[in-house]
Amino acid sequence: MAVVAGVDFGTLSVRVTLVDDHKGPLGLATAEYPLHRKRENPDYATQTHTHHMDALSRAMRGALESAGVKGDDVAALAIDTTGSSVVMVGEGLEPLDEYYLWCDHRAKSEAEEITRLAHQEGLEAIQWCGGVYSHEWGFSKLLHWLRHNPEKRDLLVTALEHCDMMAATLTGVTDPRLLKRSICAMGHKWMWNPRWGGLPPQEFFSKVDPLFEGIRDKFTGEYATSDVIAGHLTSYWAERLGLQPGIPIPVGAFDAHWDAIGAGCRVGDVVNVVGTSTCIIAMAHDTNLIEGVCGVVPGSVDPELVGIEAGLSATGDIFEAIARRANTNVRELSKGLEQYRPGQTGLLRLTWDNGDRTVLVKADLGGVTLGWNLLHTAQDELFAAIEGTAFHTRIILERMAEGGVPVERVINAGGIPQHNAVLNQVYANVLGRPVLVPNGIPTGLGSSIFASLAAGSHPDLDSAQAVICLPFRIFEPDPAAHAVYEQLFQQFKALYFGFGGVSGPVALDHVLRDLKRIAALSSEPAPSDVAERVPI
Ligand SMILES: Nc1ncnc2c1ncn2[C@@H]1O[C@H](COP(=O)(O)OP(=O)(O)O)[C@@H](O)[C@H]1O
Ligand SMILES: O=C(CO)[C@@H](O)[C@@H](O)COP(=O)(O)O
Repeated sequence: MAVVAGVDFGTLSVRVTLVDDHKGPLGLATAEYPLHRKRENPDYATQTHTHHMDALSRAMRGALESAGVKGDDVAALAIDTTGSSVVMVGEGLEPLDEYYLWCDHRAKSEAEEITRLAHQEGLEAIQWCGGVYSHEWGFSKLLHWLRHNPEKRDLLVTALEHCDMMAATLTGVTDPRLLKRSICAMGHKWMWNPRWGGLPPQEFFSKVDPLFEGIRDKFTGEYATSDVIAGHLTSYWAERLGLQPGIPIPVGAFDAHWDAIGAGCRVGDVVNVVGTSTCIIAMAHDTNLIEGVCGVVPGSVDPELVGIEAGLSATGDIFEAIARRANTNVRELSKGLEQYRPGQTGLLRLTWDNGDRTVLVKADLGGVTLGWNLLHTAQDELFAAIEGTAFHTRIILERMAEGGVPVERVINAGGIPQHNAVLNQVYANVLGRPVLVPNGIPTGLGSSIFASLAAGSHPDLDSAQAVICLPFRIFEPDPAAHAVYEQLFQQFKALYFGFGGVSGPVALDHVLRDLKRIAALSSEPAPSDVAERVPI
């Protein structure tokens, strides 16, 4: 028996869960950190390394206290983070800048350039990431940084995903050759795959932009699955976290992937990790390429299986925006949602407020609500948005099934299904199948499971999952509600592909791009304002 610590870095906070690896959860604590946004640029989203490390120290100490466990008794520690959340580092792997968080969407044109050239050059990697290289992913962000930070370019030693930076920091790695890099992170977001010898060839990068000259050589280190130990906790960080030095830390991964493991995911399951955004995770023994699905990567979830990732670029973020515009919060606005019947609002909500991550993969799409009348309320819109995310999820699950991914059980994991039973019921009604929800907070259990493997307490994931995962509550579909949603879904699907520019006359992203261009022009200072500021 051992106590292990599972660390989960979400978008706004870090959660530390302490687990008895033969009995289950003992206690947890969270600590928040700021997300830097700019009102004048909604695409901007950054965070700082120091804030992450301070929050980790607070959360770890809080978890030890809440579990009544002594730091010396913690046998291993594992860390998952959001991604692509990327930090550019210099000498000694010191950050040169803030993290570009996963929801930083500044690198749209870089993503388009990479996608275009990848198709022109017949790069195999582009097929394995669904046909589009995303503005959320590593190389788009790195190129954006290189273009916008000429004074720091020469200092760049390498770029690191948040999970790899955490492992390097806590284990004292400062030499880029000794880095361990997560196959989950590098496979899903950086086009790394042993199939084509790791990263794409340097000639490809040089053609994207001469600023990428020599970039492949900067991605040194060992690329590994999370059953490999990244290193051992240094004395400095042991002191800061209140733990003993020398405990093992495995190679990290993305939050959603480990959340899926923590929710009990096995082959045949699809796990919707519903939080700020939604990540849809599945595993298979083997699979075909799946158009529009943003990653098929061997070893990215379970080291022995192929991991598949898809998702929605915003879910909770949209609910929060609807509540904020009505001067309230999501918890308050959700009170009474259980009275709503399927389609009752007359609104149909395309939840593209942060673009489309899967299956269209279009950054420039924006949210659409059809059917407004003069009496509609913010709560009506919230309900329609929940329905919209469920319809979008169904589109993705259908695409995954077409690609040969078995969809036998649907699990709703992540934070929101724990707070919003209406959402789980709407998902069951829209999908027309039972939705399983862990009976308790599953976030952080995945990282505890990987920590327990690092501590040597369990021989494999299955046996760790059997002890640590929670039982399920089941939301059964209501046939009458499903029949209504069947009709609405057909409308939603037609609009999704129509407005999305696949099958219809209006490519909404082109219209929205034009709106943004005009808005930017209108925000520029008027000539008279400029003249006032010019020294005479
Ligand atoms: N009662 C609720 N119903 C629906 N969404 C909620 C509710 N309470 C909070 N949220 C949303 O949950 C999101 C956070 O999700 P969570 O899973 O806890 O974190 P993360 O995605 O960062 O891991 C926020 O976007 C917030 O708006
Ligand atoms: O995209 C990924 C993982 O690939 C996530 O890290 C990202 O969507 C953020 O997840 P959360 O919604 O904060 O749980």
